[in-house]
Amino acid sequence: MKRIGFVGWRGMVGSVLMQRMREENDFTAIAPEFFSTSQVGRPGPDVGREVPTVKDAHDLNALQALDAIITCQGGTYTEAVYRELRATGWNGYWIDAASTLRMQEDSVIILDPVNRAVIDRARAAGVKTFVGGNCTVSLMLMGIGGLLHHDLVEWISPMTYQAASGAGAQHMRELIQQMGFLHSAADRLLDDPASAILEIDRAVSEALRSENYPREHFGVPLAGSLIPWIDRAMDSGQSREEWKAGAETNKILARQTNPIPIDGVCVRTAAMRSHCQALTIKLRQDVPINEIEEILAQANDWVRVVPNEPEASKRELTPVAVTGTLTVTVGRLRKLAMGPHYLAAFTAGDQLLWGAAEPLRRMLRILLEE
Ligand SMILES: NC(=O)C1=CN([C@@H]2O[C@H](COP(=O)(O)OP(=O)(O)OC[C@H]3O[C@@H](n4cnc5c(N)ncnc54)[C@H](OP(=O)(O)O)[C@@H]3O)[C@@H](O)[C@H]2O)C=CC1
Ligand SMILES: N[C@@H](CC(=O)OP(=O)(O)O)C(=O)O
Repeated sequence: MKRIGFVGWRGMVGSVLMQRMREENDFTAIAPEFFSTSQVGRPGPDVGREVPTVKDAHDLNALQALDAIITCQGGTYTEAVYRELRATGWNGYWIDAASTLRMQEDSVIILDPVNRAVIDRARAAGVKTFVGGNCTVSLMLMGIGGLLHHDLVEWISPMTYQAASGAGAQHMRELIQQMGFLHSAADRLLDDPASAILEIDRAVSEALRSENYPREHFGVPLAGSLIPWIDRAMDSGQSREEWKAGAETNKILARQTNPIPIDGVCVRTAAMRSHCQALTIKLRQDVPINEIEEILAQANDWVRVVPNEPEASKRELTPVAVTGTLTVTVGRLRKLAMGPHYLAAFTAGDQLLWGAAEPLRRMLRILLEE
Protein backbone atom coordinates (compact mmCIF):
# COMPACT_ATOMS: atom_id res chain seq x y z
CA MET A 1 0.00 0.00 0.00
CA LYS A 2 1.17 3.51 -0.79
CA ARG A 3 2.31 5.57 2.21
CA ILE A 4 0.41 8.87 2.09
CA GLY A 5 1.19 11.75 4.46
CA PHE A 6 -1.41 14.32 5.47
CA VAL A 7 -0.47 17.79 6.70
CA GLY A 8 -3.11 20.36 7.66
CA TRP A 9 -5.77 17.72 8.40
CA ARG A 10 -6.81 19.54 11.61
CA GLY A 11 -7.70 22.77 9.81
CA MET A 12 -10.94 23.74 8.12
CA VAL A 13 -10.05 22.53 4.61
CA GLY A 14 -8.24 19.49 6.07
CA SER A 15 -11.27 18.52 8.18
CA VAL A 16 -13.52 18.63 5.11
CA LEU A 17 -10.94 16.51 3.26
CA MET A 18 -10.92 13.93 6.10
CA GLN A 19 -14.73 13.87 6.11
CA ARG A 20 -14.92 13.30 2.34
CA MET A 21 -12.20 10.64 2.40
CA ARG A 22 -14.05 8.75 5.14
CA GLU A 23 -17.32 8.98 3.18
CA GLU A 24 -15.64 7.61 0.06
CA ASN A 25 -13.64 4.89 1.91
CA ASP A 26 -10.42 6.38 0.56
CA PHE A 27 -8.45 5.39 3.66
CA THR A 28 -8.90 1.68 2.94
CA ALA A 29 -6.75 2.02 -0.19
CA ILE A 30 -3.73 3.69 1.46
CA ALA A 31 -1.42 3.58 4.48
CA PRO A 32 -2.10 7.06 5.94
CA GLU A 33 0.32 8.98 8.17
CA PHE A 34 -0.57 12.25 9.87
CA PHE A 35 1.69 15.23 10.44
CA SER A 36 1.30 18.42 12.44
CA THR A 37 3.28 21.44 13.54
CA SER A 38 1.70 21.32 17.02
CA GLN A 39 0.33 17.84 17.83
CA VAL A 40 3.44 15.62 17.51
CA GLY A 41 3.06 12.32 19.42
CA ARG A 42 -0.70 12.69 19.87
CA PRO A 43 -3.16 10.14 18.43
CA GLY A 44 -4.09 10.64 14.76
CA PRO A 45 -7.66 11.41 13.64
CA ASP A 46 -10.43 8.81 13.52
CA VAL A 47 -10.40 7.61 9.93
CA GLY A 48 -12.04 4.26 10.53
CA ARG A 49 -8.76 2.33 10.91
CA GLU A 50 -5.74 2.31 13.17
CA VAL A 51 -3.18 5.00 12.34
CA PRO A 52 0.27 5.80 13.76
CA THR A 53 0.68 8.69 16.20
CA VAL A 54 1.09 12.16 14.70
CA LYS A 55 4.54 13.03 13.33
CA ASP A 56 6.40 16.33 13.00
CA ALA A 57 5.39 18.12 9.77
CA HIS A 58 8.90 19.60 9.54
CA ASP A 59 10.73 16.26 9.86
CA LEU A 60 12.21 15.84 6.38
CA ASN A 61 13.34 12.27 7.08
CA ALA A 62 9.78 11.21 7.92
CA LEU A 63 8.40 13.07 4.88
CA GLN A 64 11.00 11.49 2.56
CA ALA A 65 9.63 8.03 3.37
CA LEU A 66 6.25 8.87 1.84
CA ASP A 67 4.95 8.12 -1.66
CA ALA A 68 2.76 11.23 -1.61
CA ILE A 69 2.03 14.19 0.64
CA ILE A 70 -1.31 15.99 0.74
CA THR A 71 -1.10 19.36 2.44
CA CYS A 72 -3.87 21.76 3.44
CA GLN A 73 -1.59 23.49 5.92
CA GLY A 74 -1.24 26.71 3.92
CA GLY A 75 1.34 28.61 1.91
CA THR A 76 3.74 29.31 4.77
CA TYR A 77 4.23 25.59 5.32
CA THR A 78 4.64 24.93 1.59
CA GLU A 79 7.27 27.66 1.36
CA ALA A 80 9.11 26.29 4.38
CA VAL A 81 9.18 22.62 3.36
CA TYR A 82 8.57 21.98 -0.36
CA ARG A 83 11.91 23.09 -1.86
CA GLU A 84 13.99 21.68 0.95
CA LEU A 85 12.24 18.33 0.63
CA ARG A 86 12.64 18.23 -3.16
CA ALA A 87 16.31 19.21 -2.70
CA THR A 88 16.87 15.98 -0.76
CA GLY A 89 15.99 14.12 -3.96
CA TRP A 90 12.50 13.17 -2.82
CA ASN A 91 10.46 12.49 -5.95
CA GLY A 92 7.07 11.65 -4.48
CA TYR A 93 3.77 13.33 -5.32
CA TRP A 94 3.05 16.65 -3.61
CA ILE A 95 -0.67 17.55 -3.59
CA ASP A 96 -1.32 21.00 -2.17
CA ALA A 97 -4.33 23.24 -1.40
CA ALA A 98 -2.25 26.42 -1.07
CA SER A 99 -1.72 28.84 -3.95
CA THR A 100 2.11 29.01 -3.53
CA LEU A 101 3.05 26.51 -6.27
CA ARG A 102 0.04 26.96 -8.58
CA MET A 103 1.70 29.06 -11.26
CA GLN A 104 5.03 27.24 -11.14
CA GLU A 105 5.95 25.77 -14.53
CA ASP A 106 6.36 22.22 -13.26
CA SER A 107 3.03 22.08 -11.43
CA VAL A 108 -0.49 21.37 -12.63
CA ILE A 109 -3.67 22.91 -11.21
CA ILE A 110 -6.04 20.02 -10.58
CA LEU A 111 -9.77 19.96 -11.35
CA ASP A 112 -10.16 16.57 -13.00
CA PRO A 113 -13.80 16.85 -14.17
CA VAL A 114 -12.55 19.81 -16.24
CA ASN A 115 -8.89 19.04 -17.01
CA ARG A 116 -8.35 15.31 -16.62
CA ALA A 117 -6.56 15.22 -19.98
CA VAL A 118 -4.12 17.92 -18.83
CA ILE A 119 -3.48 15.96 -15.62
CA ASP A 120 -2.89 12.70 -17.49
CA ARG A 121 -0.50 14.35 -19.96
CA ALA A 122 1.43 15.90 -17.09
CA ARG A 123 1.71 12.61 -15.22
CA ALA A 124 2.96 10.89 -18.35
CA ALA A 125 5.58 13.65 -18.62
CA GLY A 126 6.73 13.02 -15.03
CA VAL A 127 5.06 15.95 -13.24
CA LYS A 128 4.87 15.25 -9.48
CA THR A 129 3.39 18.50 -8.11
CA PHE A 130 -0.39 18.95 -8.25
CA VAL A 131 -2.14 21.95 -6.74
CA GLY A 132 -5.83 22.62 -6.07
CA GLY A 133 -7.12 25.77 -7.77
CA ASN A 134 -8.52 28.92 -6.26
CA CYS A 135 -12.04 28.18 -5.00
CA THR A 136 -13.76 30.82 -7.13
CA VAL A 137 -11.98 29.63 -10.26
CA SER A 138 -12.73 25.94 -9.63
CA LEU A 139 -16.40 26.64 -8.93
CA MET A 140 -16.77 28.77 -12.06
CA LEU A 141 -15.23 25.99 -14.16
CA MET A 142 -17.43 23.30 -12.59
CA GLY A 143 -20.44 25.48 -13.49
CA ILE A 144 -19.63 26.59 -17.05
CA GLY A 145 -16.91 24.12 -18.08
CA GLY A 146 -19.11 22.85 -20.91
CA LEU A 147 -18.98 26.17 -22.76
CA LEU A 148 -15.18 26.30 -22.46
CA HIS A 149 -14.84 22.67 -23.52
CA HIS A 150 -16.79 23.47 -26.70
CA ASP A 151 -14.59 26.54 -27.25
CA LEU A 152 -17.63 28.82 -27.25
CA VAL A 153 -16.20 31.52 -24.99
CA GLU A 154 -14.48 34.73 -26.16
CA TRP A 155 -14.24 36.30 -22.70
CA ILE A 156 -15.82 36.17 -19.22
CA SER A 157 -16.42 38.83 -16.60
CA PRO A 158 -17.19 37.24 -13.19
CA MET A 159 -18.66 39.36 -10.40
CA THR A 160 -18.33 37.28 -7.24
CA TYR A 161 -20.23 36.91 -3.98
CA GLN A 162 -17.72 35.05 -1.80
CA ALA A 163 -18.43 33.41 1.56
CA ALA A 164 -16.64 34.11 4.84
CA SER A 165 -15.06 30.61 4.87
CA GLY A 166 -12.71 31.65 2.06
CA ALA A 167 -11.00 33.91 4.57
CA GLY A 168 -10.67 31.10 7.17
CA ALA A 169 -12.29 29.62 10.27
CA GLN A 170 -11.81 32.68 12.48
CA HIS A 171 -13.61 34.82 9.93
CA MET A 172 -16.60 32.46 9.88
CA ARG A 173 -16.84 32.76 13.65
CA GLU A 174 -16.56 36.52 13.46
CA LEU A 175 -19.34 36.75 10.89
CA ILE A 176 -21.74 35.05 13.31
CA GLN A 177 -20.57 37.33 16.13
CA GLN A 178 -21.26 40.33 13.90
CA MET A 179 -24.76 39.04 13.13
CA GLY A 180 -25.42 38.51 16.84
CA PHE A 181 -24.13 41.99 17.67
CA LEU A 182 -26.52 43.58 15.14
CA HIS A 183 -29.45 41.54 16.35
CA SER A 184 -28.81 42.41 19.98
CA ALA A 185 -28.76 46.13 19.05
CA ALA A 186 -32.31 45.88 17.70
CA ASP A 187 -33.95 42.94 19.47
CA ARG A 188 -35.98 45.06 21.92
CA LEU A 189 -37.41 47.07 19.00
CA LEU A 190 -38.02 43.93 16.93
CA ASP A 191 -40.07 42.44 19.76
CA ASP A 192 -42.42 45.43 19.58
CA PRO A 193 -44.58 45.17 16.41
CA ALA A 194 -45.40 48.90 16.74
CA SER A 195 -41.76 50.09 16.66
CA ALA A 196 -40.82 52.36 13.74
CA ILE A 197 -38.61 50.83 11.04
CA LEU A 198 -36.41 53.94 10.96
CA GLU A 199 -35.76 53.51 14.66
CA ILE A 200 -34.64 49.90 14.03
CA ASP A 201 -32.49 51.09 11.13
CA ARG A 202 -30.90 53.77 13.31
CA ALA A 203 -30.08 51.24 16.06
CA VAL A 204 -28.50 48.84 13.53
CA SER A 205 -26.56 51.61 11.74
CA GLU A 206 -25.18 52.80 15.07
CA ALA A 207 -24.17 49.22 15.91
CA LEU A 208 -22.42 48.86 12.54
CA ARG A 209 -20.35 51.99 13.28
CA SER A 210 -19.81 51.21 16.95
CA GLU A 211 -16.31 50.70 18.39
CA ASN A 212 -17.57 47.44 19.90
CA TYR A 213 -18.69 45.86 16.60
CA PRO A 214 -16.60 42.62 16.32
CA ARG A 215 -14.14 43.24 13.46
CA GLU A 216 -10.81 41.88 14.65
CA HIS A 217 -10.43 39.53 11.64
CA PHE A 218 -12.29 41.26 8.79
CA GLY A 219 -11.21 44.74 9.88
CA VAL A 220 -14.58 46.14 8.76
CA PRO A 221 -18.24 45.03 9.02
CA LEU A 222 -19.32 42.13 6.81
CA ALA A 223 -22.72 41.30 8.39
CA GLY A 224 -25.02 44.14 7.41
CA SER A 225 -22.53 45.22 4.73
CA LEU A 226 -20.08 43.72 2.20
CA ILE A 227 -16.37 43.97 1.40
CA PRO A 228 -15.47 44.75 -2.23
CA TRP A 229 -11.84 43.59 -1.97
CA ILE A 230 -10.36 40.11 -1.43
CA ASP A 231 -6.62 39.42 -1.03
CA ARG A 232 -3.80 41.85 -1.73
CA ALA A 233 -3.50 44.59 -4.36
CA MET A 234 -1.74 44.02 -7.70
CA ASP A 235 -0.06 46.74 -9.80
CA SER A 236 -2.81 46.21 -12.40
CA GLY A 237 -5.43 47.60 -10.00
CA GLN A 238 -6.92 44.13 -9.64
CA SER A 239 -7.09 42.32 -6.33
CA ARG A 240 -5.04 39.12 -6.38
CA GLU A 241 -8.29 37.14 -6.21
CA GLU A 242 -9.43 38.91 -9.42
CA TRP A 243 -6.08 38.23 -11.11
CA LYS A 244 -6.37 34.50 -10.33
CA ALA A 245 -9.55 34.20 -12.44
CA GLY A 246 -7.68 34.66 -15.72
CA ALA A 247 -4.29 33.28 -14.70
CA GLU A 248 -5.53 30.07 -13.10
CA THR A 249 -8.39 29.32 -15.51
CA ASN A 250 -6.07 29.47 -18.50
CA LYS A 251 -3.49 27.30 -16.75
CA ILE A 252 -6.16 24.73 -15.77
CA LEU A 253 -7.29 24.60 -19.41
CA ALA A 254 -3.67 24.61 -20.69
CA ARG A 255 -4.43 27.75 -22.71
CA GLN A 256 -1.53 29.94 -21.58
CA THR A 257 -0.42 30.59 -25.17
CA ASN A 258 -3.93 31.55 -26.32
CA PRO A 259 -5.59 32.80 -23.11
CA ILE A 260 -9.25 33.67 -22.71
CA PRO A 261 -9.56 37.11 -21.03
CA ILE A 262 -11.33 36.66 -17.68
CA ASP A 263 -11.65 39.62 -15.32
CA GLY A 264 -14.18 41.04 -12.91
CA VAL A 265 -14.72 42.23 -9.33
CA CYS A 266 -14.46 39.93 -6.28
CA VAL A 267 -16.64 40.73 -3.29
CA ARG A 268 -16.90 39.16 0.17
CA THR A 269 -20.51 38.71 1.28
CA ALA A 270 -22.11 37.42 4.48
CA ALA A 271 -22.59 33.81 3.29
CA MET A 272 -20.95 31.11 5.42
CA ARG A 273 -19.19 28.64 3.07
CA SER A 274 -20.56 28.81 -0.47
CA HIS A 275 -19.50 31.19 -3.19
CA CYS A 276 -21.75 32.60 -5.93
CA GLN A 277 -20.76 34.41 -9.12
CA ALA A 278 -22.66 36.45 -11.68
CA LEU A 279 -21.01 35.89 -15.06
CA THR A 280 -21.16 37.95 -18.22
CA ILE A 281 -19.94 35.72 -21.03
CA LYS A 282 -19.15 36.86 -24.56
CA LEU A 283 -19.80 33.89 -26.81
CA ARG A 284 -17.90 33.27 -30.02
CA GLN A 285 -21.19 32.57 -31.79
CA ASP A 286 -24.94 32.99 -31.25
CA VAL A 287 -25.86 29.70 -29.56
CA PRO A 288 -29.54 29.27 -28.58
CA ILE A 289 -30.26 29.08 -24.84
CA ASN A 290 -31.63 25.51 -24.99
CA GLU A 291 -28.38 24.32 -26.60
CA ILE A 292 -26.35 26.21 -23.99
CA GLU A 293 -28.34 24.51 -21.21
CA GLU A 294 -27.68 21.12 -22.74
CA ILE A 295 -23.95 21.75 -23.13
CA LEU A 296 -23.67 22.95 -19.52
CA ALA A 297 -25.67 20.05 -18.07
CA GLN A 298 -23.64 17.42 -19.89
CA ALA A 299 -20.23 18.74 -18.87
CA ASN A 300 -19.86 16.81 -15.60
CA ASP A 301 -21.84 14.79 -13.03
CA TRP A 302 -22.15 17.61 -10.48
CA VAL A 303 -23.38 20.64 -12.42
CA ARG A 304 -27.13 21.25 -12.32
CA VAL A 305 -28.82 23.71 -14.66
CA VAL A 306 -31.56 25.74 -12.99
CA PRO A 307 -34.33 27.15 -15.20
CA ASN A 308 -34.40 30.94 -15.44
CA GLU A 309 -37.53 31.22 -13.30
CA PRO A 310 -38.06 33.13 -10.05
CA GLU A 311 -38.92 30.26 -7.70
CA ALA A 312 -36.27 27.84 -8.98
CA SER A 313 -33.61 30.59 -8.93
CA LYS A 314 -34.42 31.65 -5.36
CA ARG A 315 -34.51 28.05 -4.16
CA GLU A 316 -31.52 26.53 -5.98
CA LEU A 317 -29.02 29.23 -6.94
CA THR A 318 -28.05 30.15 -3.39
CA PRO A 319 -25.35 29.34 -0.82
CA VAL A 320 -28.03 27.71 1.33
CA ALA A 321 -29.03 25.33 -1.49
CA VAL A 322 -25.54 24.03 -2.27
CA THR A 323 -23.73 24.14 1.09
CA GLY A 324 -22.50 20.72 2.17
CA THR A 325 -23.17 19.22 -1.27
CA LEU A 326 -21.02 18.60 -4.33
CA THR A 327 -23.68 20.09 -6.59
CA VAL A 328 -22.75 23.24 -8.48
CA THR A 329 -25.84 25.01 -9.74
CA VAL A 330 -25.87 27.32 -12.77
CA GLY A 331 -28.85 29.38 -13.86
CA ARG A 332 -30.19 32.87 -14.69
CA LEU A 333 -29.20 31.89 -18.22
CA ARG A 334 -30.37 34.48 -20.73
CA LYS A 335 -29.06 36.61 -23.56
CA LEU A 336 -28.23 40.15 -22.44
CA ALA A 337 -29.55 43.33 -24.08
CA MET A 338 -26.10 43.92 -25.61
CA GLY A 339 -26.78 41.26 -28.25
CA PRO A 340 -27.12 37.51 -28.95
CA HIS A 341 -23.43 36.85 -28.24
CA TYR A 342 -23.73 38.11 -24.65
CA LEU A 343 -24.82 35.52 -22.10
CA ALA A 344 -25.72 36.07 -18.42
CA ALA A 345 -25.22 33.22 -15.94
CA PHE A 346 -25.22 32.82 -12.16
CA THR A 347 -23.55 29.95 -10.35
CA ALA A 348 -23.33 28.66 -6.75
CA GLY A 349 -21.05 26.07 -5.14
CA ASP A 350 -19.58 24.99 -1.79
CA GLN A 351 -16.11 26.52 -1.63
CA LEU A 352 -14.77 23.97 0.85
CA LEU A 353 -15.77 20.99 -1.33
CA TRP A 354 -15.12 21.56 -5.06
CA GLY A 355 -13.44 24.83 -4.06
CA ALA A 356 -10.80 23.16 -1.85
CA ALA A 357 -10.92 19.56 -0.58
CA GLU A 358 -12.56 17.52 -3.35
CA PRO A 359 -9.99 18.03 -6.14
CA LEU A 360 -7.24 16.91 -3.71
CA ARG A 361 -8.85 13.59 -2.75
CA ARG A 362 -9.74 12.89 -6.37
CA MET A 363 -6.12 13.51 -7.39
CA LEU A 364 -5.03 10.92 -4.84
CA ARG A 365 -7.53 8.48 -6.35
CA ILE A 366 -6.09 9.14 -9.81
CA LEU A 367 -2.58 8.37 -8.53
CA LEU A 368 -3.79 5.14 -6.96
CA GLU A 369 -5.12 4.00 -10.37
CA GLU A 370 -1.47 3.39 -11.37
N1 LIG B 1 -10.09 28.44 3.56
C1 LIG B 1 -10.30 28.18 2.29
O1 LIG B 1 -11.37 28.38 1.77
C2 LIG B 1 -9.24 27.64 1.40
C3 LIG B 1 -7.97 27.43 1.87
N2 LIG B 1 -7.02 26.93 1.06
C4 LIG B 1 -5.66 26.67 1.56
O2 LIG B 1 -5.70 25.84 2.70
C5 LIG B 1 -4.92 26.42 3.73
C6 LIG B 1 -5.51 26.09 5.05
O3 LIG B 1 -6.74 26.77 5.20
P1 LIG B 1 -7.70 26.49 6.42
O4 LIG B 1 -8.05 25.04 6.47
O5 LIG B 1 -8.77 27.49 6.33
O6 LIG B 1 -6.71 26.82 7.67
P2 LIG B 1 -6.90 26.58 9.20
O7 LIG B 1 -6.40 27.80 9.87
O8 LIG B 1 -8.28 26.10 9.54
O9 LIG B 1 -5.89 25.36 9.55
C7 LIG B 1 -4.51 25.42 9.27
C8 LIG B 1 -3.72 24.75 10.40
O10 LIG B 1 -3.84 25.51 11.61
C9 LIG B 1 -3.45 24.66 12.70
N3 LIG B 1 -4.36 24.89 13.84
C10 LIG B 1 -4.05 25.66 14.90
N4 LIG B 1 -5.05 25.69 15.78
C11 LIG B 1 -6.03 24.92 15.29
C12 LIG B 1 -7.31 24.54 15.76
N5 LIG B 1 -7.82 25.00 16.92
N6 LIG B 1 -8.08 23.74 14.99
C13 LIG B 1 -7.62 23.29 13.83
N7 LIG B 1 -6.39 23.59 13.35
C14 LIG B 1 -5.59 24.40 14.07
C15 LIG B 1 -3.47 23.24 12.19
O11 LIG B 1 -2.13 22.83 11.98
P3 LIG B 1 -1.28 21.99 13.06
O12 LIG B 1 -1.88 20.63 13.15
O13 LIG B 1 0.07 21.99 12.45
O14 LIG B 1 -1.37 22.77 14.35
C16 LIG B 1 -4.17 23.38 10.84
O15 LIG B 1 -3.76 22.40 9.92
C17 LIG B 1 -4.92 27.95 3.42
O16 LIG B 1 -3.80 28.57 3.94
C18 LIG B 1 -4.94 27.96 1.93
O17 LIG B 1 -3.60 27.87 1.49
C19 LIG B 1 -7.32 26.59 -0.22
C20 LIG B 1 -8.57 26.74 -0.73
C21 LIG B 1 -9.63 27.32 0.03
N1 LIG C 1 -9.13 33.56 -1.48
C1 LIG C 1 -10.28 32.68 -1.40
C2 LIG C 1 -9.95 31.43 -0.62
C3 LIG C 1 -8.59 30.86 -0.89
O1 LIG C 1 -8.01 30.24 -0.02
O2 LIG C 1 -8.07 31.07 -2.10
P1 LIG C 1 -6.63 30.56 -2.57
O3 LIG C 1 -6.66 29.05 -2.39
O4 LIG C 1 -6.51 30.97 -3.98
O5 LIG C 1 -5.60 31.21 -1.69
C4 LIG C 1 -11.42 33.42 -0.73
O6 LIG C 1 -11.09 34.31 0.02
O7 LIG C 1 -12.59 33.12 -0.91
